[in-house]
Amino acid sequence: MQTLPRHFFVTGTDTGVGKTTVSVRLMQAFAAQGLKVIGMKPVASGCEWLDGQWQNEDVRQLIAASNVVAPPEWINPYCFEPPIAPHIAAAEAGVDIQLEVIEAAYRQLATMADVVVVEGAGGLLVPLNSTQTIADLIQALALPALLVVGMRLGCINHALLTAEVLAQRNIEGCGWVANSIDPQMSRPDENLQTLIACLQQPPVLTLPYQAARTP
Ligand SMILES: Nc1ncnc2c1ncn2[C@@H]1O[C@H](COP(=O)(O)OP(=O)(O)OP(=O)(O)O)[C@@H](O)[C@H]1O
Ligand SMILES: C[C@H](N)[C@H](N)CCCCCC(=O)O
Ligand SMILES: [Mg+2]
Repeated sequence: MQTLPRHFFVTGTDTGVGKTTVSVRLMQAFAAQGLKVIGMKPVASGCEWLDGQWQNEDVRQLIAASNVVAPPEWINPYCFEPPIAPHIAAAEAGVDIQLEVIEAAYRQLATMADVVVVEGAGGLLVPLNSTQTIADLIQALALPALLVVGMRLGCINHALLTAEVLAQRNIEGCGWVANSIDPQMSRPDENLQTLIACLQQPPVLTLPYQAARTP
């Protein structure tokens, strides 16, 4: 916690590894310190029609963990109905996801809060349009990246691939989180130690598996 910067981007080893869960947890911790906190989900895919409007579960959770109220179009500039890769959802909707639009929204949020937590979509190289990815978005926002590692078989490779791309692009890392998403994972401690050795740092946060969180 104390090692984290005030504004940062939460990426992950994959979709479904706990980016929202970790973002919410960190936002709650910052809010408990008396800081003004807001969450942002620039691109969401997977929305439901509820209470007369399209709603995304990640956006709902991030808003619930925020203690600053902001226009929905700043918190979530792009939202698509099907829970699929964002560039495909955008193309189907006839929308061109523009990093400039997201950047302008982020700049507004950054003036309103002490802490802005920006959650990606899927992993680091998920495309947003025909030429740009989540990694390009992180660079456009000039934010440090927090890597959520969903602790399951395969995560070592995914974590190291992600760390390598972050380094290649000179994206500043602000640590990683070990999120235990698989209670059946074999050799969890050995996997954790391998990640610590390969990423050359301990996790800033280790989240145990919470049975109540599974859908
Ligand atoms: N530590 C945990 N223990 C138990 N369940 C967890 C844990 N972390 C996440 N989950 C569950 O795993 C699922 C995926 O988590 P989450 O939505 O946070 O992932 P994500 O990386 O944000 O996914 P997306 O790519 O869709 O944004 C959710 O049902 C969540 O409640
Ligand atoms: C719908 C899902 N929950 C995420 N929001 C989007 C995940 C995109 C993953 C694309 C991919 O890596 O193949
Ligand atoms: Mg999420």
